[in-house]
Amino acid sequence: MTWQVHRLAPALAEGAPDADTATWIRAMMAAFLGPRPGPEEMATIAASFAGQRLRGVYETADTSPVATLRSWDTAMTVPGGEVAADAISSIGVRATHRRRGLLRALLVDDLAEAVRAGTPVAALTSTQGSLYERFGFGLAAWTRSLTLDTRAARFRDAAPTGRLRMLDPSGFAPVAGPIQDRARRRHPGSMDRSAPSWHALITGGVYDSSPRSAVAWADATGRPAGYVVYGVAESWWGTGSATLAVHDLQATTPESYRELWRHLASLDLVGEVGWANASLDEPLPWLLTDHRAVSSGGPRDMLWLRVLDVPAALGARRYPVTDRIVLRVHDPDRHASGCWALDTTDQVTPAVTATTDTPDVEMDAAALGSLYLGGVDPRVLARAGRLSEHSPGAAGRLARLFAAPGVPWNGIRF
Ligand SMILES: CC(=O)SCCNC(=O)CCNC(=O)[C@H](O)C(C)(C)COP(=O)(O)OP(=O)(O)OC[C@H]1O[C@@H](n2cnc3c(N)ncnc32)[C@H](O)[C@@H]1OP(=O)(O)O
Repeated sequence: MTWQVHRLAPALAEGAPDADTATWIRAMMAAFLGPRPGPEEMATIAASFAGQRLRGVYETADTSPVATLRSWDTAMTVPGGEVAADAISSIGVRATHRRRGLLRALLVDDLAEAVRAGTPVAALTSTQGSLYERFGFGLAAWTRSLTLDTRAARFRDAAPTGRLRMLDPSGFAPVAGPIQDRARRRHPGSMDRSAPSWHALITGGVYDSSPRSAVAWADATGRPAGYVVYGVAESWWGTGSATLAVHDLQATTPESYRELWRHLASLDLVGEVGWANASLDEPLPWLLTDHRAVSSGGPRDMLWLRVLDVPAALGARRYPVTDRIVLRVHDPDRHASGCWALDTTDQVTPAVTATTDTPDVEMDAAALGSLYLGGVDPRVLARAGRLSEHSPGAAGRLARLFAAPGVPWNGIRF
C-alpha cells in the first residue's frame, strides 16, 4: 500500500471540527489508547489545536490517517534570553502500521518545514526514552515528583503575608498569563503557554473532568506574583485525608512561592499534596522546619531538544564567560552539521560562525541539544564517550561557557 504525508490546518465549522480534523483526532486518540471522543470532546480538542499544524500519513483511498503529528511555534527560555522553537507532539501510528517508517516520515517532514521557516530549535516530550536521539534530539531538561505531608509541614516563617484570591475559569488566564510569562524566565526550557492550553489547564481538558481550583497570590501592593492550580487526586471520603494534585505552580518571587505552598499545606481534609512535574531545584523543603515533610521522586526526562540552526540557536543564548571554542557537530540529517566557532568575547552578542579551524570538541547533534540549555555537564558527556575533546580541557571550557543561571525545566508536558 502506498502512503503520503499530508499537512492540514485544524478547522472548526459551527463549533465542530471539519471532517479531516475529526478523523485526525480519532486516529491520534486511538494511537495513544485514548477514549473515543464524543462531539463535545471533539470540539474541545479541535479548539485547543487553533493555530497549530497537523500532519497525517494517509494511505491511498483512506480518509483516516494511519499516523499523526502535531506541531506549533512557541517561545522557549534559554540562558539570558529566549529562542523560537518548533514544539512537536501527538506522534501516533496505528497499531497495525508500526515500524514501517511512518514516525520518521512525519518527523522529517515537520523538521524540514521548521528549517525552512528559520526556527532554530525543535522540542518535544516523549512517551519513551529511546525514540528521538536518532533524530538529533538530546535530553535537555528533567522533572521530579514532590509530595508534601501537610500534617507534618511547619513553615519557618510563621505568619502568612500578602493576599490569596480564588480565580474562576474565565478570570484565570488574564491573571496567570503574565505571571507565567515572568516566572518562566528563571528556567531555561520553559515555554510560553498557548491560549488553548490555559483553558485545558484550568478545566482539565478532555482527559480529566474532576474540578480544579486556581488561587493567585498578590503582594502588599496588590500585584499578583504567583498562582497555583490544583485538584483532588484522592478523595478524603473513607480516610478523612484527601490527596491533592498540583497541576501548575508558578511564582515570580520567593514570597509568593512560600505563600502558595502555605495555602496548599493549610487546606482542611487534606493530608498530602503531590506535584508530578516539579523542577529539580524546588526550595520547598528549605521553607520547612523539617525537610522530611517533603519526599521526592527521582528525576525523569521531560524535554528533548533538537538544534536545527546552530548559529541562530547558540546566538540566542548568553554565556557567563568569554572564550572562543570550536565545535564540530555530526548530524545525519545535516541541519546542525559543521564546524562552528562560538566566540563570546562580546557577551551581549555572541558570534557563531562556520569555520575551518581545528575543532576543540566534537559531538553529535543530540549531544549538542543536551548541552544547549546548560543542564548537562559536557565533562560527563566526555566521560560517557558522547563528546570528544581535541584540545586539553576543552570539555571544562565548554562547561563554563554553557553553565546556566537556572536549572532547566519545563513544567508543561506536551
Ligand atoms: C513527541 C511524541 O508525541 S511522543 C509519543 C510517541 N507515541 C506513542 O508512544 C504512541 C504509541 N506508539 C506509536 O504510535 C508508535 O509505535 C511510535 C510513534 C512510537 C513509533 O512509530 P513507528 O512508525 O513505528 O516508528 P518508525 O517505524 O518510523 O521508526 C523510526 C525509528 O524508531 C525506532 N522505533 C520505533 N518505535 C520504537 C520503540 N518503541 N522503541 C525503540 N525504537 C523504536 C525504529 O526502530 C526506527 O529506528 P531506525 O530508523 O533507527 O531504524
